[in-house]
Amino acid sequence: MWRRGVSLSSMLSSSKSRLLNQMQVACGFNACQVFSTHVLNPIVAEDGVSGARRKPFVTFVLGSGPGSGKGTQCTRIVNTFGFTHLSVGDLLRKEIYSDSENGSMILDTIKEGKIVPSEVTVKLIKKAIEASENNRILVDGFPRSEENRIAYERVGGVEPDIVLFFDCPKEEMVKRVLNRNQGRIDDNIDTVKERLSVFEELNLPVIKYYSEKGILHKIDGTGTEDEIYERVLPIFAALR
Ligand SMILES: Nc1ncnc2c1ncn2[C@@H]1O[C@H](COP(=O)(O)OP(=O)(O)O)[C@@H](O)[C@H]1O
Ligand SMILES: Nc1ccn([C@@H]2O[C@H](COP(=O)(O)OP(=O)(O)O)[C@@H](O)[C@H]2O)c(=O)n1
Ligand SMILES: [Mg+2]
Repeated sequence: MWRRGVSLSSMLSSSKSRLLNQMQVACGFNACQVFSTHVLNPIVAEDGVSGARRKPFVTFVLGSGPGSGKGTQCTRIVNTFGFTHLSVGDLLRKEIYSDSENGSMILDTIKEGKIVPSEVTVKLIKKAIEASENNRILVDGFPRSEENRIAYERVGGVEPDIVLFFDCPKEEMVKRVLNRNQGRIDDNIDTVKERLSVFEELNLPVIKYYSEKGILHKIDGTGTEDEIYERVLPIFAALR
């Protein structure tokens, strides 16, 4: 079990501490908090021994439905900013073809356009994040419901630093999915309709939650892939 621990000031020489204090006065923000959360704070084990790994910068990637362009834009973010892309749909699809006891249940759930039980999904995500040595991670397609979100919180999953939300009109999403051509069992008009209604019922409260938390970045998901990526870039520019 990992948790955050060591304070920034204890890690810095006194001259650096003085500099940070001066910045705090000059900039009107708590420089220690900003830097310690995103850059410097290491993850520390329960026994107090510093782990090799810092808390990764985690971005959750959501959309207004299937075909909103999540996966496409994730590939670009990976190429520019060196993130690891964890597509939760891909993690679930891999489970279907492994020897997992949940394989047939996952297949049926995806075929119906419903949401796989959170305990299954959350375990896969947590394992994938822990296995990744990258400090920048995109979790694409999660949480799809409040139940997803709360289950992840309960197992101590690494919370997102920011959440992207690609907003696209229904007709455009349907057109894209039906042209996707990746042989997916859920890319047919009946499943897409079900997925859109699942989105409205279950996904919207999650969007609202992150919006109220002040970490949601809503992005216009219409236009060409290039045009959309131009809207994404400034969000990550500070990470370069
Ligand atoms: N801006 C865009 N304009 C037209 N087609 C797009 C655009 N972005 C993605 N696509 C295509 O639409 C389909 C769905 O995109 P994808 O990234 O898989 O969406 P999601 O992961 O949200 O379901 C893919 O075939 C992709 O190539
Ligand atoms: N958090 C998640 C993500 C995906 N899924 C399932 O996996 C399917 C495919 O998800 P995906 O993210 O690959 O789909 P797209 O939105 O990319 O088209 C969903 O329709 C759900 O059935 C889930 O149950 N829970
Ligand atoms: Mg996708």
